[in-house]
Amino acid sequence: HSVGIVGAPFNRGQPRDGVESGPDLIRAAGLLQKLTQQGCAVKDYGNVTCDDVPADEPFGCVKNPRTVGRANEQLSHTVATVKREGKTCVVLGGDHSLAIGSIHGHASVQGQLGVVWVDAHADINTPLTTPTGNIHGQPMSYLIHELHSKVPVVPNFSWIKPCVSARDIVYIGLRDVDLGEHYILKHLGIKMFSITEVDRLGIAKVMEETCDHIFSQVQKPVHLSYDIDALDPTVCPATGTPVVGGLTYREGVYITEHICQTGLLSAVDMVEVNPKCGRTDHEVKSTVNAAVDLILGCFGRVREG
Ligand SMILES: CN[C@](CCCC[B-](O)(O)O)(CCN1CCCCC1)C(=O)O
Ligand SMILES: [Mn+2]
Ligand SMILES: [Mn+2]
Repeated sequence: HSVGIVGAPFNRGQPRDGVESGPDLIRAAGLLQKLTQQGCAVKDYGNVTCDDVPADEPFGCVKNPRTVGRANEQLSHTVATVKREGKTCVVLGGDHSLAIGSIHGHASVQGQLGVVWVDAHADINTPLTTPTGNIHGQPMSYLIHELHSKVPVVPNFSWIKPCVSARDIVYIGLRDVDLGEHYILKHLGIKMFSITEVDRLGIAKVMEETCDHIFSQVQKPVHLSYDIDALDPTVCPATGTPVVGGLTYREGVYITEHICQTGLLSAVDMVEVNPKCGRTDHEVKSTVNAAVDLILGCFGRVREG
């Protein structure tokens, strides 16, 4: 595997300090060395700059729009560069608003994508449905063709062209979905496996059905957007919006092993690690180590050795 690492220390998509330390914490835990040890060719593209845009007043209830929009425009260019260099792109977050730039940049080079969104949340609120105004709960709404007419043009977001079709999306791990999001998911008929389905079917069947759905029409590059809060807070407590009853460590890793086996993984985001949300050093380490292990699973690490 040829891998490009991009740090996206974004924190303005949500209110909590600390998530901007995610990229360097994951690097410090030895991600690049471990990827190299398992046979990957790894290039580090450094961190995308994401300085605050001055006087970044809310747009309606959308918070920090200009800062988030500008940072994602930079990220989109960097991800596109990594893809043009023929590498699988790994974006380290930072909050989940980074998926706007990551998926946009990915699609700008690879065209039609399959998006697997692993998360306790759907992150599909529009600027008009969001209950908090936090953009990390909205990224998908800016990217989906079928929602284009429903999303107002937010300052510094006009560069974004919708690039994902509703039928090319699969959610895994949902357990905290807002009313407006649920309506959108149902109205667009987006495929989703909530934690209830994970329990009913088992993770192996979920992954089999995920791949059947995404590859039903045609094989396409896969964008895996992995929110660490998909895993249970007992495994990954150091995150900003924890929700009880999450995926086990084993289910989380199985997802990445299965996606790796398709041979179609083209980009992966690992987001929402926030060391300031861990009450002890052990809680931070547990969260960071899980994030590293999930990424290693994407690139061929198998637990049988
Ligand atoms: C569920 N949607 C939330 C959370 C988004 C989490 C973003 B992610 O990147 O971590 O997935 C709202 C959460 N609720 C909090 C409790 C009160 C009602 C809203 C939002 O703010 O849109
Ligand atoms: Mn989440
Ligand atoms: Mn998320």
